[in-house]
Amino acid sequence: MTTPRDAIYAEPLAQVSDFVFDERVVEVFPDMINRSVPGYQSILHGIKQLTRHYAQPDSNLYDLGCSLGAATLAMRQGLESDAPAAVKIIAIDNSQAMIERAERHIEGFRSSIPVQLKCEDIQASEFDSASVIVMNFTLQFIPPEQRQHLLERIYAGLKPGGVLIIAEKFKHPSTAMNETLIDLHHEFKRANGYSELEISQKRAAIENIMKIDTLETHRQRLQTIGFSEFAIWFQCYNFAAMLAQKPQ
Ligand SMILES: C[S@@+](CC[C@H](N)C(=O)[O-])C[C@H]1O[C@@H](n2cnc3c(N)ncnc32)[C@H](O)[C@@H]1O
Ligand SMILES: O=C(O)C(=O)C[C@]1(C(=O)O)C=C[C@H](O)C=C1
Repeated sequence: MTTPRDAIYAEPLAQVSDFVFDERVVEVFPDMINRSVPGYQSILHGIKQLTRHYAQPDSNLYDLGCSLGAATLAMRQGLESDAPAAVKIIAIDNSQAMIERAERHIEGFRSSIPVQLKCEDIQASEFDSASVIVMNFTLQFIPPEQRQHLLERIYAGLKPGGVLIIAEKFKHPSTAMNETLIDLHHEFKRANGYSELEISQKRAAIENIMKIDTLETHRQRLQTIGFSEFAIWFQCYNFAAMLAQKPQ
């Protein structure tokens, strides 16, 4: 999909307000996420592979915080050639602007696998008979103290052997290493055409609304909830993708 270039933080702002997924962001979102998240396309490819691997017959597959539906389309591609019977993808986002655009985007691709789009807060969503649940850079926007409860409800909605795929920006426990990873990420953004001003204003915009965890916090929380298997299957700088499985 070709989209306009992200220039939201290109001009100096008197005051940088908190980042919101509104119409302006929707307009440039594919460009923004591709130039901001190292390995975004590789992660989507991994989601396609893992969906093929873990989707079960008679189950629901969820894409939580679906934005324009990139992970939904990856999941559906993963199932295309040899889909288990009676699978459905449920894609949820609480940004009306995102859901409206996602609808048009997903309609543009033919498939026999049904996709249901819902505009709602995933903290109020019901999860039922799930074999694969994807949170591709979404958990980080849930207030930290509410993450455990949401993940417990996700766990309860998974079938035995079902999996949760979570991709996140993360914090390294060592201050020195954390700074190095952040520097490498900023270099990546510079190489993708973002200016120092854009990088610093975006950083200020997400500071209050995107509280990131360490990978160890993720692992421990998932284990406490009951997930019996855990793996980090992608990492680049301070971005990683994890897989957790409910016991069979
Ligand atoms: C970084 S984007 C996700 C990118 C997307 N998953 C992809 O693969 O392209 C985060 C998304 O989560 C959504 N979001 C944040 N908090 C949410 C919540 N409580 N309920 C539903 N969606 C939420 C935002 O509206 C935004 O579209
Ligand atoms: O731009 C950054 O530094 C980010 O952290 C990228 C990030 C994310 O990790 O989800 C933040 C907000 C969205 O614009 C998309 C990507």
